[in-house]
Amino acid sequence: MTSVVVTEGLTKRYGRRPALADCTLDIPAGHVVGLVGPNGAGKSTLLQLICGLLRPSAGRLSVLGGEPASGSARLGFVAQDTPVYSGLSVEEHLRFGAHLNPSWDDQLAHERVDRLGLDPKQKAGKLSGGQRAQLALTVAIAKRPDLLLLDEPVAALDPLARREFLQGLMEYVAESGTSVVMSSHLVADLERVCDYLIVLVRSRVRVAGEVEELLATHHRLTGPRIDPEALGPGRAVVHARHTDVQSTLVVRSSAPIEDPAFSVDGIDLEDLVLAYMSEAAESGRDRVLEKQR
Ligand SMILES: Nc1ncnc2c1ncn2[C@@H]1O[C@H](COP(=O)(O)OP(=O)(O)OP(=O)(O)O)[C@@H](O)[C@H]1O
Repeated sequence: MTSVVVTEGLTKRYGRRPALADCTLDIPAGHVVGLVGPNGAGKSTLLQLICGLLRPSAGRLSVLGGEPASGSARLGFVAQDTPVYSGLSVEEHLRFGAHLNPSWDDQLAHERVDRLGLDPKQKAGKLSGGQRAQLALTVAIAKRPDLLLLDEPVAALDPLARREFLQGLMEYVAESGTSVVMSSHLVADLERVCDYLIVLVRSRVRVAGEVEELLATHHRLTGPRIDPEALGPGRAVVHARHTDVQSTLVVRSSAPIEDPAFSVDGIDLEDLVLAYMSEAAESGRDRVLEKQR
């Protein structure tokens, strides 16, 4: 199998409002995928469609080569706010997981709990946010899923807990080769762990691809003020900022840009994400202004 998730025109509407619109993706296996975008962009909606908790309104979706199936043993899902059963102890979570999942790896689960220093008798409701996130991750990975879906798993954690969580995740991925799709607003974290990126803005996929390839094909151009249209074919302007005399552009181009009028620099993942997000935010503002006129 070469793709873990394939979507074509995937759309989810609530009433007439799309939460996800015309989403076409082909996520190759063996990647840690970062899913980023502003609040309300459709990240949770996409993850819930993939794990079968939501049904599409239109379009096609294939997960691990078949129909998405909620509760599938091949999928591990940690929903936003890392839900655990507050009345159950750590040990009861593991027993519950073992009972529900035929592929449950009890040794892995207990080793992780030991290593994290979690007290097996402690009720989950009495754990800290970081410990709850780690318990939820432990339950998800002890299923030995082929695809792990994590919805903002580190949002509530302090920097140290975040690092520990991500380190634990990366160790597991290195050992198991599991594919991961993880949403987050923390681009610096994603930069450390992801090798594939999807940027969703206002329910649409703005860009998707391998991080290495995206970084190699996006450039920052700084030079005299220019109309972005004048850059010529094969150079897509993702974001443009102008002063009276100078333009700073983020441009996507697979061919190298050699233009003596501009200084051309590479960009990092955060710049790339922000370029796509601000382009969309600005066109949204323009539309609001147009409506107000
Ligand atoms: N059950 C629902 N009923 C109606 N609208 C919904 C429902 N769930 C989500 N939406 C809407 O769908 C859109 C996408 O929401 P979603 O939760 O997928 O965004 P998100 O990118 O995960 O946001 P965040 O970063 O804030 O978690 C939003 O406009 C949201 O208001």
